[in-house]
Amino acid sequence: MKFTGKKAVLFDLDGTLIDSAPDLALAINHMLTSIGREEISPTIIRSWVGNGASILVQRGLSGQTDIDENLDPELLEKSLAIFLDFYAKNLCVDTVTYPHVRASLKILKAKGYQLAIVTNKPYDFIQPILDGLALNGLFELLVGGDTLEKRKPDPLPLHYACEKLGVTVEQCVMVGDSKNDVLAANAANMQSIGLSYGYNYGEDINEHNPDVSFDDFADIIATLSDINEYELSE
Ligand SMILES: O=C(O)COP(=O)(O)O
Ligand SMILES: [Mg+2]
Repeated sequence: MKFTGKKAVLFDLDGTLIDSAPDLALAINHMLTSIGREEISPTIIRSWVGNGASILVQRGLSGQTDIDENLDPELLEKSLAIFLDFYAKNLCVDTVTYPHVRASLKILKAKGYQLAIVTNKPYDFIQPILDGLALNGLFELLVGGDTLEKRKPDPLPLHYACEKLGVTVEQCVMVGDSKNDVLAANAANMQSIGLSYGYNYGEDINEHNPDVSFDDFADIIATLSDINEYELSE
């Protein structure tokens, strides 16, 4: 399928542009051992990424995707502070971009698309990660999980991005790895592209019916109707 009339592309960050799960797991396990708990397998922690830092920490404390509704607020506050402090100092230790991400983004930008990040990750972490992975200078707008009063799967950050970029919902497409991205796009009446290699709680992104899904980030380029020829440089 081809997307027509698009002017802007909104990208999720974790699990879409970057594989940040190793560093998030490191920070969760640092937090757990600091409060006298056992470490958790990074493979399990990987499946918990997608709802922002506080929910990730709450999942770490409950040891499962479902959070403990009766969690002691003081323990959460302390654990979240330990996590955020450690993660802020270790953002790009083992974090990498997925294949073809940097080259494809450069092509999209060169073709005149406005690019933005709409992540549930705290805002303050976004730019340092982009700098650390040579993804700086590509995005016109960064929206974090704490930029607005609601985050994905709520449509608010997507609508906000359209407004800031000066485009309509129809002129935008949301690209993400998780059901939160597809649900937010659906709620915003925006088309969506799912990527299969990310986290999504270990589930197939196709279960959530994005308009199209790909295994390779570079395939996004050819779905944009006005791009017929391109060459991937890396
Ligand atoms: O920090 C998270 O939980 C996930 O962020 P994402 O929205 O970029 O996937
Ligand atoms: Mg994601």
